Amino acid sequence: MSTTYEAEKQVAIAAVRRASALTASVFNKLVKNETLTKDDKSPVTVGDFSAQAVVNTMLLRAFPEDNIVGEEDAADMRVESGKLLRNRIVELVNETITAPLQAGETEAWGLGPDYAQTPEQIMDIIDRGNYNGGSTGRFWTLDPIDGTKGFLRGEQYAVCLALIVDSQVQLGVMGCPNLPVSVSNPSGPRGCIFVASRGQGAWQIPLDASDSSAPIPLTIPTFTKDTLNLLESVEKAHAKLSFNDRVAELLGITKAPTRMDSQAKYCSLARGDGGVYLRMPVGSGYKEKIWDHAPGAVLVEEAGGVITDSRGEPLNFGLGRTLGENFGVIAAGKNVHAHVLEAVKKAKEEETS
Ligand SMILES: Nc1ncnc2c1ncn2[C@@H]1O[C@H](COP(=O)(O)OS(=O)(=O)O)[C@@H](OP(=O)(O)O)[C@H]1O
Ligand SMILES: [Mg+2]
Ligand SMILES: [Mg+2]
Ligand SMILES: [Mg+2]
Repeated sequence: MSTTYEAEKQVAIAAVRRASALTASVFNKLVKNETLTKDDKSPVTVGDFSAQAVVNTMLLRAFPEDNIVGEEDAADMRVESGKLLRNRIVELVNETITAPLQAGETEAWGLGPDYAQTPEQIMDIIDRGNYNGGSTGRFWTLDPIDGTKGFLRGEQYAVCLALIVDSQVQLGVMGCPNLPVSVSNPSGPRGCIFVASRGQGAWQIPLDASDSSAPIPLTIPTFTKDTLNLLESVEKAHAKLSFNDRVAELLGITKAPTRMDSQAKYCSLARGDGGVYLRMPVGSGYKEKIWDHAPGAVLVEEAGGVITDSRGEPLNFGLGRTLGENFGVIAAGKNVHAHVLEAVKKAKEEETS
């Protein structure tokens, strides 16, 4: 019997909302005013750990049997020198989970004034993200702040959560606090959530739970050579941008690429703001992590697109915490994907000839 994972979707959206609010508060309190001292560790660390604690708390209250593959662990908080870091995190996590219930939330998710946690509980809940994944069974994968560099610059980052069942991504939810609500008004209001569940479509909803705007269904539009452009990483160490330039040339693309941190690239692709997300390995042996792609993959597929590695093979979310040997990622609308795959193969041949 197929399931729509409706209950999971509601918890995931609420968790991403709370964690996104927390990251915004970290940015305003600790990054913008540079109030963090050296001993506190970086504001990113505070934000990452705290957001993972909030999401894990809610998931495990709602689904106590579930496992979580989370990016972070609490080791740095447990050592004596991590005391300041720990205090900051405990304060932020408790501030976030004890905030009054919002539309759609329930105390059963460990939220509200009575649910403050001890430092031990918070460290333990962060460490519940230590699951190793695998090809069978159901588990969540969480990137509490994806695009940490973008987060620090005040640019794009995303709180990313996905549910994987027997190697298939069934549900993906991404919170993008700095992404404009409307593609046609880039300097307008910011803050969106992207949601996709398999067989149920891809949607954009407001980040603010009190905003009652209707969900917007997402479909990747058709592109011509003149309207197509690439979405790519900002960080040169994360993707081989010179290879992207050659692929763009082979495809006859004239528009400049859009460089953007985080899985906001998948979100932009799903709503037609950029035609191809191309991420080729730099050759360092780095293995891509499942939490950096799982929610984006289901979002793109549900928006009518295709996602594969550079050989045209599906990404395998059942290998553990990584996607295994790195053959890169190509995500695009169906027609465009076939052309990109061809151009990528040609560019690879040129490299080896
Ligand atoms: N060498 C290398 N190659 C590929 N990917 C790497 C590499 N090193 C790190 N990472 C992962 O990249 C994640 C951020 O990817 P982005 O697309 O946001 O990169 S960029 O910031 O736009 O440059 C980033 O996610 P976060 O740590 O959550 O920010 C990392 O998981
Ligand atoms: Mg990441
Ligand atoms: Mg991260
Ligand atoms: Mg990281």
